[in-house]
Amino acid sequence: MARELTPEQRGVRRDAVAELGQALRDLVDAAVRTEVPPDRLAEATRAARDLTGLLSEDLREVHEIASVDDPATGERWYSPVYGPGSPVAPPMVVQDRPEERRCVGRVTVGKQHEGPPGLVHGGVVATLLDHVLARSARAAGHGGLTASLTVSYRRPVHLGVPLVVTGELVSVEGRRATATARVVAEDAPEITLAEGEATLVALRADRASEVFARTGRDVGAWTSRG
Ligand SMILES: CCCCCCCC(=O)SCCNC(=O)CCNC(=O)[C@H](O)C(C)(C)COP(=O)(O)OP(=O)(O)OC[C@H]1O[C@@H](n2cnc3c(N)ncnc32)[C@H](O)[C@@H]1OP(=O)(O)O
Repeated sequence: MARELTPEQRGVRRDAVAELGQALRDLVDAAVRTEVPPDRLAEATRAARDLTGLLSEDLREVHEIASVDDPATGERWYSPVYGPGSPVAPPMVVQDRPEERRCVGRVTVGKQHEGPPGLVHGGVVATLLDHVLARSARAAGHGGLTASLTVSYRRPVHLGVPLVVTGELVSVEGRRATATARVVAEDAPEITLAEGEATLVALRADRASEVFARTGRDVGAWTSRG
């Protein structure tokens, strides 16, 4: 069932996926902020159902990897954290710096991810940290799944504020890597808003084949390459 695209086809499709993703994120933002009257909400509901029908003309199975993805490198176009095509991704833009064993994410979180009024939901903060923790290890060649995650919330994280989320690989022992991460506001980088630490464990190759069998693809990014 794998839908393989040529690099050219993939490029064209990625552009279209990113455009739809942005349009849908604008829609989600409007949906959680609208105060239009109920008849206008009903009209929007009908339009949303029509759109769902259009997109459902050809759907992947739940375990099927998107044709725009690259499972070998773990690049996910519908990642809920950074995926350009995901309506629920903030989305965070992440730069890998493998030579520093770090990655740096930039994101401004909107109303759809609100916890306490005006503040980013704590679970979303944990998600952003989890992503850069796993990614700093993966970018340095130690891909693995999060086995444990600890988060400390030091200060409220406000919606609508540009944030910098940095992950750093600290140590590697066999299949186990340890990473740390922090969230700061771009304009006050000396104040830690939240920090996290994770243990990432690379799947054994046999276990990875089992875990990802239903994707029907070779998924290398979550196993140790060492
Ligand atoms: C990269 C960008 C994308 C980012 C994605 C974000 C990351 C994610 O969301 S990952 C998804 C969430 N995580 C998961 O689904 C993981 C689920 N858990 C598992 O599959 C397994 O428990 C797994 C793989 C972590 C460990 O299983 P397994 O390989 O059998 O472990 P095991 O052989 O017992 O232990 C291997 C090593 O890891 C250590 N370890 C295992 N579990 C833990 C744990 N919870 N905490 C600390 N260390 C642990 C062991 O102590 C052992 O260390 P050592 O080799 O030094 O003795």
